[in-house]
Amino acid sequence: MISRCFFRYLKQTSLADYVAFRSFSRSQQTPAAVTSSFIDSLRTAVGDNNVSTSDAIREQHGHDESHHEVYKPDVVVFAESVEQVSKVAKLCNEKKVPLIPFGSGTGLEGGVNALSGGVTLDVTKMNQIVEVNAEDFDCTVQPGVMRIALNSYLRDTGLWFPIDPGADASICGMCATSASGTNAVRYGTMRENVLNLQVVLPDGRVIHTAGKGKRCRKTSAGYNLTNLFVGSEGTLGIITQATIKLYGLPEKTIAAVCHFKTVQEAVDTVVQIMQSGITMAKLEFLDDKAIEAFNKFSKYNMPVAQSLFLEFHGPALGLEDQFNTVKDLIELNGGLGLQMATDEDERKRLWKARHEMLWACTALIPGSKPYSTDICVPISHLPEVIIKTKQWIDEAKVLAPVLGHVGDGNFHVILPMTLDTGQNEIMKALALQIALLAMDLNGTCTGEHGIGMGKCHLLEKEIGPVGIQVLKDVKKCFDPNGIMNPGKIIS
Ligand SMILES: Cc1cc2c(cc1C)N(C[C@H](O)[C@H](O)[C@H](O)COP(=O)(O)OP(=O)(O)OC[C@H]1O[C@@H](n3cnc4c(N)ncnc43)[C@H](O)[C@@H]1O)c1[nH]c(=O)[nH]c(=O)c1N2
Ligand SMILES: CC(C)CC(=O)C(=O)O
Ligand SMILES: [Mn+2]
Repeated sequence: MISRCFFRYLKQTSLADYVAFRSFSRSQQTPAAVTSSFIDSLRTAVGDNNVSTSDAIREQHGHDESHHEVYKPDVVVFAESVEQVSKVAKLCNEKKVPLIPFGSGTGLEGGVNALSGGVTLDVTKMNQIVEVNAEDFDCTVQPGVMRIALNSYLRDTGLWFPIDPGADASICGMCATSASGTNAVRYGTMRENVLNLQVVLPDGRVIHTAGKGKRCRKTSAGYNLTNLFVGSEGTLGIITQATIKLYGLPEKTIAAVCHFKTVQEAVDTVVQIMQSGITMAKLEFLDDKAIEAFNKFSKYNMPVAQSLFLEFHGPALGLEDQFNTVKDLIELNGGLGLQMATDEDERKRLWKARHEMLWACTALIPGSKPYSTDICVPISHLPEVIIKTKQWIDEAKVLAPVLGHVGDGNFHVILPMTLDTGQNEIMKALALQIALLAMDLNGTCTGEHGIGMGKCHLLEKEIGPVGIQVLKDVKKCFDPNGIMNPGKIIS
């Protein structure tokens, strides 16, 4: 069955868009160069125990947490040092074998899926915190250091790294995807929080994007190589070390929830809060369907309504005044049931449940896999985009909760994909329609999950043919043999 929404989509966009969209499902080819002698040379480079051709290990490395089909690499290599990463890159480059960096596999756009086979390079064994400069509010970590482990390590220093995609991802994987999440509205995304990266280029050379050892807050020294690699999704080189900003733990934290009768009221409130200049730490929207999933999965009993989850960080002095200003705005817009959670355990339980929304939503349809949209628009367009999106969801008659980091103009629709392929086609058409709308309103098709394998066609639309050609030129400059994560970002 094909819905009215799908037909409207075909009318509003061109058939060529849809054909381009569909043609991104591809068949896997194994590079001829992965011979047994090539695998032997990998073993010499990193040691026998660090090379695996086992089916289970290849399967595990052939996918992330998204709905995208599994593409297994031919071989998985575990690196233990920068020197080993460099040797592996060199070997792959000489034989033109695809090389895919693997952080922790929590990505949502099929970034680690080995579309053309080849070598997946797992960096999780390189998991040392190299240094913490508490007085300068920065630290340097190896690529296998995970976000939660870093924050546990930092606890006694009174510092933390606040960028929080919800999943426990590797810090360098977060650099590679330009991750953000709930705290970005106050602390920024990875783009604003990386000071320097050590990167192994495909030919084995090692660079420091801001210069060796540099960790200053400002620089006007030439091109911004650091931010070229932030968001490069493993297509330009392997990030082997990251120097990132740290922050003081907030003296006081206030979390709150409230709900609204209409989407318009909820989203108008968000826009007004942001325009009032109050520094929110978190400002999240969950629609009625998302709350239903939230209640069921995490055993809450919240009113099933359009809801806002909020958090304020700051010095004890003045924080309640900020809360009260926001409270006034909520009430002015018809907000109901405002509840504060200052108790740390309850706050943690609330945000843990928010971060598990991906699983809560897929649990609504047992056996489904998440297809998630990730658009971001200038804040003034947010009400229009969310309202249209929810109308389209209703017309398409699909179950699709809406939630996201609305303080940044960024939200997701979670489309649980099942074996019902007809339904899946409708969901994909819907996702495309939402992305095209965002781009029409000066927004982006991805605020934080990246392009991966699923959104190359949208990137082309977003930055245009000349922009794409320049990206291809940049890629060629770093990776002339096209070995780094082929088929991602630019196809
Ligand atoms: C439940 C849940 C919820 C969320 C999310 C996931 C899940 C499962 N995510 C997505 C995800 O956590 C985020 O994209 C992480 O940055 C991925 O980090 P991994 O270490 O898992 O990278 P993963 O291993 O998945 O790799 C992702 C990409 O980066 C590349 N890469 C990894 N390590 C690299 C390295 N050392 N050098 C070069 N390239 C490397 C890979 O090749 C791939 O292209 C997210 N994200 C977000 O921004 N906001 C959010 O709100 C959420 N929410
Ligand atoms: C699939 C997404 C909803 C995951 C995410 O980015 C989030 O929970 O914010
Ligand atoms: Mn998100």
